[in-house]
Amino acid sequence: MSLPADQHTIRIEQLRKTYNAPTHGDVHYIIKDVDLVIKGGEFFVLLGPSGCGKSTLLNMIAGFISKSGGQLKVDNKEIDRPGKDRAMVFQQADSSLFPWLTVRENVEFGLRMAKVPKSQRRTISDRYIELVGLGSHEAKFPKELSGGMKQRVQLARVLANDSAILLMDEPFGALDAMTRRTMQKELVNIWQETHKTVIFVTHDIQEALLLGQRIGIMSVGPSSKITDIYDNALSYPRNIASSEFNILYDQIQSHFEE
Ligand SMILES: Nc1ncnc2c1ncn2[C@@H]1O[C@H](COP(=O)(O)OP(=O)(O)OP(=O)(O)O)[C@@H](O)[C@H]1O
Repeated sequence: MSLPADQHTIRIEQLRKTYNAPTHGDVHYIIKDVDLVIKGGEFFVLLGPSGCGKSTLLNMIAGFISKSGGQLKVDNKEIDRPGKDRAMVFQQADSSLFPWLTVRENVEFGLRMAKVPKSQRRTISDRYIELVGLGSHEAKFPKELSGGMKQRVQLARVLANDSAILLMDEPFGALDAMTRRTMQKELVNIWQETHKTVIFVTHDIQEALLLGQRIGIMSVGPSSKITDIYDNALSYPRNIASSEFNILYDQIQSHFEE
């Protein structure tokens, strides 16, 4: 399945976010003049050092943070609030999942709020609980799950809500290395199966290269912007030992060495 041309395209032009500095009333730009177009169905990675403004940009796309200037559009409509077309997967699943609800109830929560009939909710949650590999854990509560399993629940929930755009803010940052690797592979499989647009924030070059079709490099803040975009046409699943992977790795690494 492929999306009609331009569907769910995100267009960002001259985007700015400022906070007033506590002294002198000086304007302090967190991000300044960000230009970016992300096509529907694309897997885009935002890569940059800690504090450069990746989460700020992602939260602006989510509609959680207002812009200070420029344009930010999805499907040619200006983003000024959260919308059903966009869903966030957070690094800390604990603050996003309801502890008093089971895996299935968490996954079905948005559907229940949208008054989707019970039998239909069941069919949808079955599909996504299975897709994220939680088939035998659907009756468990979040406290009974590992970190990786909780991230799977978050993923299943946003997939069940059928948002076209998944915004992922270092979702695997708190996981151990082995679980992280498994989740990266599973995310690629899910993206390939569901054709969602994914914007994935990380400061890990290897993770960026394992996942993204394009990787946008954000400069050190303040006044951070996207300085370079790398195309990564390597086929999935990507091999971290391949020379092509390592050539790209070195190119990207050189941005952060000065
Ligand atoms: N409400 C706020 N008021 C003032 N400054 C803020 C506010 N929120 C964020 N900032 C500043 O904006 C900058 C960018 O923060 P942001 O969390 O977007 O960076 P990041 O690249 O996601 O960092 P990390 O990788 O460490 O999560 C930081 O310098 C931060 O201190």
